[in-house]
Amino acid sequence: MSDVLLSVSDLTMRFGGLLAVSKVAFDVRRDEVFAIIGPNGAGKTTVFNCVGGFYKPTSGNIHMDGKPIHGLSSHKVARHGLVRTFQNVRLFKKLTVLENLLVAQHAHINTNLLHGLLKTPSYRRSEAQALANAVQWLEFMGLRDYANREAGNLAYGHQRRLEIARCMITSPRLLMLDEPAAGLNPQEKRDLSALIDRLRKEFGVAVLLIEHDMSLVMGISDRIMVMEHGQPITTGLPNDVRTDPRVIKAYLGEE
Ligand SMILES: Nc1ncnc2c1ncn2[C@@H]1O[C@H](COP(=O)(O)OP(=O)(O)OP(=O)(O)O)[C@@H](O)[C@H]1O
Repeated sequence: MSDVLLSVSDLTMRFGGLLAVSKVAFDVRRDEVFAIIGPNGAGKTTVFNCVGGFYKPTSGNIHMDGKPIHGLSSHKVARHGLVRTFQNVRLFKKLTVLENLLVAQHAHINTNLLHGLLKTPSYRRSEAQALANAVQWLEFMGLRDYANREAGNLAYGHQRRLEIARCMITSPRLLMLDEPAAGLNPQEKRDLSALIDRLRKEFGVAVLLIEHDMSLVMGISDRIMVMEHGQPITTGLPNDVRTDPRVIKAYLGEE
């Protein structure tokens, strides 16, 4: 089995006359935390949207476990074990916390409409399993006491954890986090780092993230790709990236 889980090569995305991403290439290994950083407008979100099936790339190849996923819809990409969170948390805000976790499993529950209407034993078993999974994830995320709250009424940090739980409940192999630390306080950021570490160790999930919080990125990433003007300028270990003169220049701009 290859070490590489996600492989991106030659990825290019144009919006009309604007070349947002040009010839981007990187791999994410199994169990790895891989971060994409770079100044505003560097093309990070565009790469994310191409990988997650939200944009159809102009050209390039994206493979998950050796299978091509470029051009597939986000639903189909999710079936390959790749799921994501959003920069602005996206939950069913009027549903309860528990309901959000039940809905997330629907595409994966092994049943069909007829079984549902007839409430067959196999349907009831699937429903019971979905409930057990949801409760397990509420416990894991420290959200059990909020199970019956409307998701939209949770504190922001809890909403972010619920969004991650909603991804994890589908047993992904690659979890994509889009600025997971945005809007969190320092303690919540420390909790997030610990959470990402546990997810990787206990569930063997690889993590691909975009993040502006440098201390978080440097603390949790195995490797970091730095982008500027739609292209990678370097990919390497946190310490190498931190001290790379090209990276410093990209962030500070030219004097
Ligand atoms: N849907 C779109 N239509 C047109 N241009 C877009 C679209 N999405 C992104 N762009 C442009 O592509 C370039 C890259 O944007 P992108 O959002 O990928 O950067 P980013 O690195 O994620 O920035 P930030 O850190 O601010 O989120 C920018 O010039 C942006 O204006």
